[in-house]
Amino acid sequence: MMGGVRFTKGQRVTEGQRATDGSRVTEGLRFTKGHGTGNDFVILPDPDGELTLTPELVASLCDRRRGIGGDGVLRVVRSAKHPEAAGSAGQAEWFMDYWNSDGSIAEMCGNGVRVFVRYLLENELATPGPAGLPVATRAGIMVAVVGAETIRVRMTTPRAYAGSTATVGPLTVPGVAVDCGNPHLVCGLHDGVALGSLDLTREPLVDPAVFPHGVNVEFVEPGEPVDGVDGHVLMRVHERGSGETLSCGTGALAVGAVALRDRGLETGSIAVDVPGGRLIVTADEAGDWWLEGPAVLVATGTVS
Ligand SMILES: N[C@@H](CCC[C@H](N)C(=O)O)C(=O)O
Repeated sequence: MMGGVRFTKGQRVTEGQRATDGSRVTEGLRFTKGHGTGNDFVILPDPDGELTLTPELVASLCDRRRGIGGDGVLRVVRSAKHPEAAGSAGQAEWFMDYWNSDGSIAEMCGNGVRVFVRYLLENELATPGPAGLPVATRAGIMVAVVGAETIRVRMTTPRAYAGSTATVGPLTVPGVAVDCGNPHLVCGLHDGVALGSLDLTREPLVDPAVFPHGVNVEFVEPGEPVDGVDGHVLMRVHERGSGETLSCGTGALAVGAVALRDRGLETGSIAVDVPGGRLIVTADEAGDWWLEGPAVLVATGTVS
């Protein structure tokens, strides 16, 4: 029993009082837990859009002590059954309804969409076509290409649009605001400040005039050369609505875009190492931007 999780009767999935062997079967909200480079999610199957998600329910599911625990919730709903995605139903059958762990809604989640695709595939809810598997999000349609170990997603083209700063404790770091469908501030560390020394337990202070809806803040330092890519950086992130996480896919996209630009490159790949692993960001000759990394499902259960 997850004591901190509360949902109303209409949100329950009743699987029957007794299994065929006579044992009691739990009534409750079905979920799967998954992660991409340690950015972890509670996945809620809701194909017909019957679940009433509330900020309170999301926050209690994501509670790491009283709930299942996660950086966010991915509700798996048919585009046709969700008011924000119905217009995309002809292009993408499924809509990723993403929520941060504090119960706020975000436009996009780069790790989340890869985990979402893993969920669709493992549950035989979708089959990728020759051009990949489209998924509707609040930031538009992303297309996933499934590899042996990783899932690559064609993302929104990142757009750098302003200079700004983030303040962490006594340190103020200049950065670049980047729109990846959701807002980011990419701050390169200088003057011997080590990435590991930052205290990201508290939200970095940013300029609310530049980021009226909040922002995900990435801190970056250079990495050692890595074969097969044009650059390698190390990143930590404080996510809007979730706090410090082990990884952020859209954050890596923003960081990769700034790293390529700083190298004077319009195309190429950047390895972005986050505390939870490695993501690869690529800008290709066709002008498309890709995010690649692992996506793993770890458990399925019922919140009683
Ligand atoms: N972890 C995600 C980003 C999730 C949304 C973000 N916290 C926001 O509020 O914009 C990713 O992998 O991109």
